[in-house]
Amino acid sequence: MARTAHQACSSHNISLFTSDFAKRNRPRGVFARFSSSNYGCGFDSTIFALSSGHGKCGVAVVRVSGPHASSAVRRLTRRPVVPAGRRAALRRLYDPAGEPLDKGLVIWFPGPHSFTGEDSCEFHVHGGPSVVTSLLMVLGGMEGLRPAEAGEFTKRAFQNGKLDLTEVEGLADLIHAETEAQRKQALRQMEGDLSRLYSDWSRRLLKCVANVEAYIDFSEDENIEAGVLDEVEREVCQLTEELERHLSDGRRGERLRSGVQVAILGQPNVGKSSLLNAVCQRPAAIVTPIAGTTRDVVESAVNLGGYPVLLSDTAGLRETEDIVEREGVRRARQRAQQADISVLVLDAADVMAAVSRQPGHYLTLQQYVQDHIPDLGLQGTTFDTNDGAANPADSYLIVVNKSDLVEGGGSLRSLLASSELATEGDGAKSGDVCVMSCLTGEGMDAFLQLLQLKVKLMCGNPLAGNPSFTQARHRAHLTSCVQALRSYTDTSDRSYTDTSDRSNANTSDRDLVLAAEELRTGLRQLGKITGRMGAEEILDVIFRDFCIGK
Ligand SMILES: Nc1nc2c(ncn2[C@@H]2O[C@H](COP(=O)(O)OP(=O)(O)OP(=O)(O)O)[C@@H](O)[C@H]2O)c(=O)[nH]1
Ligand SMILES: [K+]
Ligand SMILES: [Mg+2]
Repeated sequence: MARTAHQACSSHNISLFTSDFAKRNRPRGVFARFSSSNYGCGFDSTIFALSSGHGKCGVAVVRVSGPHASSAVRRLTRRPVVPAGRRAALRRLYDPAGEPLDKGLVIWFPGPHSFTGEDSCEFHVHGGPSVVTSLLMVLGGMEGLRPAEAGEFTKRAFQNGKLDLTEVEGLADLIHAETEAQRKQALRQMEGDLSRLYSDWSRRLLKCVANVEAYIDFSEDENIEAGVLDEVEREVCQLTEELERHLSDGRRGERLRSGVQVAILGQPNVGKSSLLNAVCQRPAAIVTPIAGTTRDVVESAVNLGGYPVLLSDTAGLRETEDIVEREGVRRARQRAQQADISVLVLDAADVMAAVSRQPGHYLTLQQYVQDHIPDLGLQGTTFDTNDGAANPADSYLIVVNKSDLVEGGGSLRSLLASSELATEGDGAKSGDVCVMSCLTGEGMDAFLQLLQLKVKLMCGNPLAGNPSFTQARHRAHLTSCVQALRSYTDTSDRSYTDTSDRSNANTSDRDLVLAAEELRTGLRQLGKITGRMGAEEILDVIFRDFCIGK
């Protein structure tokens, strides 16, 4: 007997998640009461915040960081010294009037070996709102202390060299990770995998810059080995290649971070909204027998076997005079263009009818889709060039819904399997077609399995191979770096050819100086990703002991 859609979903480890990446800067609750504008923002100020979640809980953690952390601890505990470093100490905490506030654990983290790099402290107190509020009020009343701004502890960690920007971003992603694969990727980034990759590239590029600079400055002294520019050329080409490979990973890191966009598309009434509801196990979209029910895009975030998916149900695609529906159709088409994966829903009865009308029952499913959902640009976009999918076939899948309405759903399936219907055209495999029924749940398992497979392919295994970049910001700097390296190769090629001709020596020197500037630009772009050091600063450091002792 066919399983229900709900059963199928449960067995595929699907759950809703509340992902809303725009909500990242949530209001700070009790902190809002303090205005931080009266306080200095420099490092001389000591900051405090509730680091655990808001609301009643067993234990709440309040953090303090900065030069006054020690006096805050001593005053709260009414003891002359702070507890031993990095060991939990049970202490009674008092308000300024000497009245006990609570009894809890105090952990003292002496700088620089703390998260922020400063003297800091954690108070683990009982998580009642009154305890937390009084503790925050007492801290706020102490001289030199002010409430932390959003992300300020991490900002201090960055400014004190504890984390670089990619690690900071990894930490933020880890806090917001809602699925297992997102967590794995974020943890890896937080622990510096991306940072190490970029630092290694920076180091290699830096060596090239140093060599070219040395060549420009000292080549006349003949202290420079012959072939140094050849060496640089080889290394720059190698780096360019590695960067390009890193860039052309199909946006997997970004997709995993922000969720794979899956659009449900098709003619009116084929069961698109029913499919959305079945997958997310709640009546997210209105379902009625009236064609043209859905107009807006209805989104639902789903955890599909550890991978984040943003499912969008769309208006049925058709020509219409109704202006509201027309706008819905426009939005649906727009979604189709943006989607990482398109799920094309067809009505089983329509497909059967179309097949039987066809001489010799010969019909490709792609032909069918193009006949029935015209102007979706499938030929040009979804099927062929959806950027980043390893294989264009990975970017769509076809659902033949309402199999229960076709006499013997099994015969439809075998028809699909035996005819050209499911196998021809742009790499579409028979596995990319799911015959199913949203009503009975038949075929739901196979559909979810296939969708999950495509999503996994798109995101990759976050733990395998080199780490992926995860933000548009990374992409922009990497792209600029590649451009700069390419310009170097172009410019230096020119000057290089010229060197054999002594009469052109001036031109070639000038070209080489320009080319070297490109390398520095590339280095700066890499430096911006980690934000750790400007390229000039790195140069200063390295030149001191790198460059031929002059
Ligand atoms: N028998 C049967 N009916 C289904 C199935 N899936 C959906 N329906 C019915 O088909 C009708 C249309 O379903 P919807 O989910 O609203 O279809 P839609 O594609 O979202 O329609 P529009 O939003 O109007 O484009 C409803 O009456 C559903 O109950 C199915 O697998 N079998
Ligand atoms: K409908
Ligand atoms: Mg609908």
